[in-house]
Amino acid sequence: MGDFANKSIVSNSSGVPSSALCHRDTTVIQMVFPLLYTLVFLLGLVLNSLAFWAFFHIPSTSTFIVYLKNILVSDFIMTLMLPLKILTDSGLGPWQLKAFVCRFSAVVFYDTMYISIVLLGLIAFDRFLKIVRPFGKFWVQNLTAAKILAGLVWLFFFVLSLPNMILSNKKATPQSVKKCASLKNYFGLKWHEAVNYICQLIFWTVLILMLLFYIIIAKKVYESYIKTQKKDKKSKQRIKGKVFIIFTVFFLCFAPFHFSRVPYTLSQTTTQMDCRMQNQLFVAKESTLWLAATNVCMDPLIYMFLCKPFVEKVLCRRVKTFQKTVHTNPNTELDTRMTATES
Ligand SMILES: Nc1ncnc2c1ncn2[C@@H]1O[C@H](COP(=O)(O)OP(=O)(O)O)[C@@H](O)[C@H]1O
Repeated sequence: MGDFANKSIVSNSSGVPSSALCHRDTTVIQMVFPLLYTLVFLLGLVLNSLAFWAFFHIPSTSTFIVYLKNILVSDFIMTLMLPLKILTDSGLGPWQLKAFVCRFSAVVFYDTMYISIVLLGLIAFDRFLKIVRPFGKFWVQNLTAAKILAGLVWLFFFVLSLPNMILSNKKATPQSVKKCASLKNYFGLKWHEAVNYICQLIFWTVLILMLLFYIIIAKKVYESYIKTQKKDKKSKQRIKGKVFIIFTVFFLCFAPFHFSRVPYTLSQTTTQMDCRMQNQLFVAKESTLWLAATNVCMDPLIYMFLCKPFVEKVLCRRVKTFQKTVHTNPNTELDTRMTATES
């Protein structure tokens, strides 16, 4: 890349920082990611359709199921946004479609991502309360409260991201649509930056709280085994695995994206950054964003492992066998509180 291209050119007449003269190198993105996203789209569509069918038959009898249903809707919307990204990244769609992606579908994609993140956090909190206060009813353990809370999460992210759509109002050209930031006016870029920092804060807060909740849950589970003096190693392993499945999925899918997002957002908004570095940060952001998108395939695994009514619906068999084992020993009882058979 030439010297000229390697220098990020910054100010324009309105004083808006821009990297307009740094050519965005989309070779890798164009070749690899459409295929990877197609894979996620197809798998996500199949798994989430199956989950939709199953949850359609499951009444919302617990706060856990309420949150899972909301995650399902959020994942489904995210899955539906993927074909637009595939078409524009591969260059198969017209350039005008990229403007639509920047202004609308990418924003919805991010919205659903953070809605899922917060709802997964609420699930962890819900399980935590079930373990530490099995008999006490805290207001958030109430079914209506859970529905309202989930609704507020949707509303919050919708309001937060609306300006990202509205303020992307600069004239779109085949060149400018390559970077969504160049469609934004001064306030649009500032809002975009602020939203990204708010979302970073939300993610890391949820991650730390989740870790705390699960450490306490694991401690409780362990204490329960010590108390009952049962040396059933296999079962112990199973419960420990269950406790950490949400956290593991959460960390693997979302942490890499949040590490790469900060420097990338800086590259979109700051005044000086080497052009090659800008392109490397873009590739890093796109790769980790793909990882975040794989969450739409991971969440159905959570339903499988943790939501018994879901497994019962999908597999239909072994229900009776399972029901017989529940409540026969205190460990299974604790396990039950972590999953979702009760209201
Ligand atoms: N966390 C977020 N919440 C809502 N909208 C976002 C978020 N992050 C980015 N966006 C919006 O999504 C669109 C695409 O952003 P981005 O991925 O940063 O652009 P690019 O595709 O050029 O890398 C932009 O309109 C941006 O403002």
